[in-house]
Amino acid sequence: VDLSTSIAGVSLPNLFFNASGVWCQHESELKELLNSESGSLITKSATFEYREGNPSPRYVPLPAGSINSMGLPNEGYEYYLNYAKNYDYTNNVKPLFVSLSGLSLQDNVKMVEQFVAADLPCILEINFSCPNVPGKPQLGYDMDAMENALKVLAPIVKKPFGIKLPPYFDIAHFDAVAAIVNKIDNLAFVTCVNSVGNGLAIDFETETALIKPKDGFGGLGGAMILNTALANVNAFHRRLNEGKKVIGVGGVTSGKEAFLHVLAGASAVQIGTQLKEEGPVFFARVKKELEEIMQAKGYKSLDDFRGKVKTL
Ligand SMILES: O=C(O)c1[nH]c(=O)[nH]c(=O)c1Cl
Repeated sequence: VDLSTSIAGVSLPNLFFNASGVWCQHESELKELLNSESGSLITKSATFEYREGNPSPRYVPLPAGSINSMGLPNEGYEYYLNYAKNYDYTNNVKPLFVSLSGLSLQDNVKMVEQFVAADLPCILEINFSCPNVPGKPQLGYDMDAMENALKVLAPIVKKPFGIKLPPYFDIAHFDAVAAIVNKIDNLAFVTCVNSVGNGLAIDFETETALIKPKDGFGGLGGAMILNTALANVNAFHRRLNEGKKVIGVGGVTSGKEAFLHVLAGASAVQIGTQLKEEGPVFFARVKKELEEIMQAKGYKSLDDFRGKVKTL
């Protein structure tokens, strides 16, 4: 069976890679992803300057997933620009994605301009949905600000790029966001979903929040968000113009959920919580599991079933 796919006109040997933020802040982690069976890799969302991020504990696994309020810890965009400059695009079969998450539109413009000036083959995923920077409402929930940002950034990027979106929970929001995305010609993909923002995990015995930042409020990930993720993948798959793709992320803990993401319309699948918990060996497992599922169902490629979820 064939697990290959393409995003933004670039081919991936298989559909799996990390969700930005997981196993990708430092070069040593990125090297482990490169040496894993992932089909690609993406860097931690970069801000203009280095950021320590929020105080720990800031990530905690939960019975059905995870909660995090990392606070955008990253090495600063020049670190990832340098990594992207040194990446061996010729001999690495895996394309490189770079995530940018400026704290302002000006910062996003400055970072994008530097990447465009470097003229590299890496693909930009601009993060419109970080829920954990205190005092910064996330762009993904401000439709006018998001449209304005895209109208400023898309012409600077020129090449195909993507955006990381938060989960939406209202059909009117699916309609509104898809209409904005469809206006931007070189917006080649949307990555759905970022963590379900501002959940709260409390320890029963100690009667205390599990993470330190923001009174314990943080983004939810993992198994518990699978059905929200599938809905967002399918909602945008149904609404986006021909040629625009959806990368699915949220709740993939085995080949089965990866299969469901593709059935919902995903062209690639990112892994967050399960990668954090199991490590990069997870890519070998999830690949094998998906291959076995496809074999059992008689599918030869992802195109055989992508987006073909049936309704009653
Ligand atoms: O707190 C974070 O660093 C973070 N955490 C998330 O769950 N999603 C994001 O986009 C970011 Cl930027």
